[in-house]
Amino acid sequence: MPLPMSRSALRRVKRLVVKVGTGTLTDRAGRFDRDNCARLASELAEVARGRKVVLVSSGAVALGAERLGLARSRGKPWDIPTKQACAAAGQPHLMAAWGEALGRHGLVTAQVLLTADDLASRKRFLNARRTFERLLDAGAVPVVNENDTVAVDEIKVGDNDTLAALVAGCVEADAVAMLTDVDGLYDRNPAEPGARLLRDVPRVTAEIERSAGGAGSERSVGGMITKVKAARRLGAQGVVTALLSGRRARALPALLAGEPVGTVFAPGAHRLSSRQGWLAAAARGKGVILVDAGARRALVEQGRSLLPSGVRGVQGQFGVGDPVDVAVDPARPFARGLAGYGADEVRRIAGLKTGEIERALGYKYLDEIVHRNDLVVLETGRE
Ligand SMILES: Nc1ncnc2c1ncn2[C@@H]1O[C@H](COP(=O)(O)OP(=O)(O)O)[C@@H](O)[C@H]1O
Ligand SMILES: N[C@@H](CCC(=O)OP(=O)(O)O)C(=O)O
Repeated sequence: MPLPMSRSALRRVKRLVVKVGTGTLTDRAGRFDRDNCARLASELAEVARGRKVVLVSSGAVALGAERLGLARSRGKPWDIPTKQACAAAGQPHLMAAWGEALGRHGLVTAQVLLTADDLASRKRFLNARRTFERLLDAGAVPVVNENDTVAVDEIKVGDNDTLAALVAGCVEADAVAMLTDVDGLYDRNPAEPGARLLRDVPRVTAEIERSAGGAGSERSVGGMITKVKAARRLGAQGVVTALLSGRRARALPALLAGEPVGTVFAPGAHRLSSRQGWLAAAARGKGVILVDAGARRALVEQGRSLLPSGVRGVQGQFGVGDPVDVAVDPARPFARGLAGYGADEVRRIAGLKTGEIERALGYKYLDEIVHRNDLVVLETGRE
């Protein structure tokens, strides 16, 4: 039987993000699992031959808790300062562990700590991209984690599955492999009897999301649902995602050889440009441009630019070049783009024909309020 397209595509991957979860780096008692880290490092070194690899590694909080001698009493989650203190204590040891383990295979590691805020700013996103690029050119393995000690709710990504998806967009990876403590995605929580491993997921449906709703391990943050949501986002950007065991020997090399391990989420046919990928995943709209149903159809179904005639109003304040959301219902934006006009200008030209822009403003930059090349339809926009 021929391999599904997405599995055979894995053989051709040149840029790979590998995300390693807490459960893969700690044993049942929550202690750092040096042996598994060493085994994974040897497999990472193997797959890094002929490929650029970025590692997104969790484990700082667990490692820090171990070093600080903090045990979590069952059912009682740590407060945020405790978690942040654990991350601060654990992160250098996590880096040291990867540095030593990958160093044994001749690989140099480099620490990259990010928050959502860093990636939402176009300037900082591009800076991060240049740093990644330089590191990869030098043959190093960037090891990424969230900058937990400074990341309060408003600026944090929140879990490393989502962070891995953002990093994949930043480095323009072709694939993301998430290593976890189960063999892949099951049709229900694998702790339940009769759970079946799903090998290939052509599309992340609502049913798939429901099946991944159960909580992860006590020490993990995201659980299965953040992995599935990250896979859905990556698919919409044209990137393939695989979910596999971080404990089973040789699962990662086997995956990249196209063998039937783990779960593979098929990517959508359309690969977003790097700027569109940033708009879709990392950027946050500074305001909302409200449009009518006709404009929505033109943008979503016909791939057109946004013209003033379909605009009904504006929420918030933004300048030329800022990211803005586009919506019929402001609670559910369906597209995001870079504004061709500032918010006050859009208010004045809303509903006009392009030929009337100059009369209304006294000048005209462009016909479009958001040009097609600077616009991306969000996943929710396609429903
Ligand atoms: N449908 C499902 N398929 C697989 N695992 C699931 C599912 N629903 C819930 N889970 C749980 O998700 C866990 C993996 O997520 P998580 O603990 O966050 O791992 P990691 O630390 O690798 O990020 C599994 O150990 C399992 O208990
Ligand atoms: N940044 C945190 C991990 C966050 C996280 O998403 O953990 P996990 O669900 O185990 O991948 C840490 O290093 O402990």
